[in-house]
Amino acid sequence: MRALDPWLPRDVPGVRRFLAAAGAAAACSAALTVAQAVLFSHIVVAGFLGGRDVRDVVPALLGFAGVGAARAALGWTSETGARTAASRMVAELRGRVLRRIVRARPGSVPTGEAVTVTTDGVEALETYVARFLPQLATAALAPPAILAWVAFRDVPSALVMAGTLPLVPLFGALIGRTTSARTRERWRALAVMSGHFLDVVTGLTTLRAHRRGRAQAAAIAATGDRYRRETMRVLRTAFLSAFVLELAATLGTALVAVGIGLRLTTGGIGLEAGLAVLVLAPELYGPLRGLAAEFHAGADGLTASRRLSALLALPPAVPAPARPRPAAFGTVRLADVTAAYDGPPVLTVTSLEIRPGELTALVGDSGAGKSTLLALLMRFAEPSSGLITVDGTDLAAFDPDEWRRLVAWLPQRPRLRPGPVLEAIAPAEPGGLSPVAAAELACAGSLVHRTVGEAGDGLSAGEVRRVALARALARPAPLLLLDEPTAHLDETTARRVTGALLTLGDRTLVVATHDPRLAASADQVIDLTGSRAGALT
Ligand SMILES: Nc1ncnc2c1ncn2[C@@H]1O[C@H](COP(=O)(O)OP(=O)(O)OP(=O)(O)O)[C@@H](O)[C@H]1O
Repeated sequence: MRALDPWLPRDVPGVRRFLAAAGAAAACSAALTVAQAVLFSHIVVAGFLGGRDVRDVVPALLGFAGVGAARAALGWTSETGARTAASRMVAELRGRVLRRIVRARPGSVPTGEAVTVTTDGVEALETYVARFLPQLATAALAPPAILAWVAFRDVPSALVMAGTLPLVPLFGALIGRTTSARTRERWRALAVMSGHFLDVVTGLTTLRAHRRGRAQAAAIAATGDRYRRETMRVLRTAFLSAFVLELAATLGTALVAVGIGLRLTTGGIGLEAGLAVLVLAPELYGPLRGLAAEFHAGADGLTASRRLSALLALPPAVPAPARPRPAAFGTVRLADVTAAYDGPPVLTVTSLEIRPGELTALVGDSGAGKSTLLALLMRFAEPSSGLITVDGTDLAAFDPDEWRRLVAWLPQRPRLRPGPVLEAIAPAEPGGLSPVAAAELACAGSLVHRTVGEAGDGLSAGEVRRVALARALARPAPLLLLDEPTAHLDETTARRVTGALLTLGDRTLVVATHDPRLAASADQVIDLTGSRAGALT
């Protein structure tokens, strides 16, 4: 297992500084540990065994207390500093990942993956940064510093230490190879479980309506059980590794102690030096044992960091160029445009002109590419080839978010913000229709006192659509892209909605529809049937 993912110091601001601070704290802590051992052995040998006057060892006693206080203060400062820095870093990272997910092509990140990575994954990374990385710095710096001092005072003990010390990281690395595979499996099981659970909760109303709710219980139990088994496997490895590493460290300390004991009886080493080395022996293995204790926090954090970096590397659905939106809304032209989703083109449009103030109806068989064309105009995706222009300027030259300020969208499967219907309709920006007027236009006037539940609960599919249409109409956008505005509506309501759309003479409408009456009212009708095979419009 690699201890540090290179993208972390490279791409996350503050990690380098954090590592440098952790390294400096570890070096100070090692120096203080050696000083404390030296003072301790001096006090014991001179004050108690040497029979000197207590006053002679007062300076050493004061020094010992001072070093102890300094170690405690350093430990406290490092820990609180690490926690604060880690939570700040991770909060920034969570924001970046969320922004990247939002900018990615819709549907390109599985929901379960997005949820687990931005919740549990980010928390695992916080533990990794706050606990594992400082421990890693201590384990890298403290043992060599202690070993160097021991070599200076007692070469045989230093040789025993140098021989046994690598056993701890060696065993750790061997166990780590198994651990990282197991941890990856555990995360995969968690993502599957989250995604499945979310799907079931979202579709609970439908499942209950068809009396299939209970059938899902077994499926949830199975995914939950898989996650439980993976977690238990990881825990088993964790306990085993802690045991093996403790054993290696204890054996090392025992060998040093036996060597010093034998040489003390033959006079091969002085009591003060022997005692200092003996006190330092557990301190030598301590940082590596501490690292082993944090090993699983490390493995979890590394897996999370890999997944986070994969999400951060997601290409945005459309790159964001510097140019803002067009100064005024004009004619939109499509020339030789094709669109594809990770495969062959699903839409080909040779030539299409969307003129200001007109109603353009997109018709055609199911799957013909109507929603795809609206997605291109929304800039949720870029054309695979060809050009879309606004008054002669390439649409790709404009900032997608700025462009979307000019566009109101009724999606094929609208989602409403839970809460009062009026709030769901109210546009975020000023200048549009009042929510009540927009609701009246969309034949949703009778719904304005109703409340939307989670996932549109409390409203029928047709009511959700009318409220979502009102939301689109309320926005002060000159271009309206409406995906099946009359779907799920009875004939009378559909006719009233069509009539209302025809009164929006100052706005440009592009409507994907299967409703012949709505299509008949349009200024131009574009039939996309066969456009997948390249039958050009
Ligand atoms: N996210 C996606 N990933 C892969 N293929 C997709 C995706 N969305 C749509 N498609 C495919 O692209 C083609 C065009 O789909 P689109 O939704 O644009 O059709 P449509 O004309 O709006 O259909 P409908 O009238 O049924 O709503 C279809 O073959 C569809 O399977």
